[in-house]
Amino acid sequence: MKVGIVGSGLVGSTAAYAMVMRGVGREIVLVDMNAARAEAEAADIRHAVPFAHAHEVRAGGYADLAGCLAVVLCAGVGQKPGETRLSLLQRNAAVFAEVVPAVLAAAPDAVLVVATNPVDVMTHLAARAAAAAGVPAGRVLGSGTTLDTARFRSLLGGHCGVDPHHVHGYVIGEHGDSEVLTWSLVTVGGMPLEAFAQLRGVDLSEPLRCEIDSQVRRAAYTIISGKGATYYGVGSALARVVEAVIHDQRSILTVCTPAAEVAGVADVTVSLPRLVGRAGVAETFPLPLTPDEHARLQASAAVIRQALDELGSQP
Ligand SMILES: NC(=O)C1=CN([C@@H]2O[C@H](COP(=O)(O)OP(=O)(O)OC[C@H]3O[C@@H](n4cnc5c(N)ncnc54)[C@H](O)[C@@H]3O)[C@@H](O)[C@H]2O)C=CC1
Ligand SMILES: CC(=O)C(=O)O
Repeated sequence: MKVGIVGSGLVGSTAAYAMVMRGVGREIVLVDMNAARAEAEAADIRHAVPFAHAHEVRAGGYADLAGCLAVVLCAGVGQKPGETRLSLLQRNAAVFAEVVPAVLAAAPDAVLVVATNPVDVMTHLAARAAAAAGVPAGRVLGSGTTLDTARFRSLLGGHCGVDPHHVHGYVIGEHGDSEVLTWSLVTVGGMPLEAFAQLRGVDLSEPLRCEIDSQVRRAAYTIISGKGATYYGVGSALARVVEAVIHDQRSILTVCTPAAEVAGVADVTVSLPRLVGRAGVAETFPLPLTPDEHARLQASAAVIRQALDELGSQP
């Protein structure tokens, strides 16, 4: 089972490392315009293999992506302290204009998993190019809010004193400032969050919810101001998405993929809980949102639609 990663910087190399640690796939090819970086990252990760799962990890060019089941796209620039994800759009759209056709030519049957920011818009652009090349809908998806959902579950688990694996709750919409934390749908050990909190005497006051919301929404800004970039969380999220694809796990993950309509916004790409397997996204699940959550999802989808419209109107 072969996986490609294009863009072997911090995110791409950490995703490869997470795949080796988790035992996802059997062969990983790292591609980067900086071939020396790809070679060095591949060698460094290869040295971890005896402590983890059997894997061949190597650097290569686009032609080496032939036969990949999934190709992860992490090429491009990241945010500097204080920058928003959307501010990267022009620069990373130019990178994708070069990278996506090369990947489609080399690995026409692969599922494309986009990580480059702003990930919703970049996924929309990659999917548009793939559709023009005859790739079926659903075969291009983005990591979307898988990372934000993990941040939400991790904070709630810590607050409730429960392993986050038993906390279920989704962050949906844009992977960015307008994302929506669906508090009304959170369950802990099968119980609605409110019931669990009452049983265990856990604080769910408005200030507490605002604090968790801010820590999820602001996580990237906080981490980037402290260490320049985020990569462990997203690297693990990407390994999990690739695992669901190549092992055809039919997992429900908050990935993004183009949709005809989301909360009344037409032709847009944002995250919702989706069934992910060998063909990419097989199905999208509608959520029973509160009117406030629905309005926020609509506003979030409108942010991405506007970014796409502005990009489309560039000369
Ligand atoms: N979706 C998510 O949840 C997250 C996304 N990201 C995004 O991932 C992207 C990568 O971030 P980092 O790895 O930290 O950046 P980085 O600068 O460490 O790595 C980017 C790599 O892309 C390569 N590259 C640039 N243009 C290329 C091209 N035309 N062809 C091939 N390779 C090319 C560079 O040589 C570099 O090695 C950024 O857009 C960042 O915002 C970062 C964290 C979370
Ligand atoms: C950088 C980024 O998108 C994140 O850590 O959420």
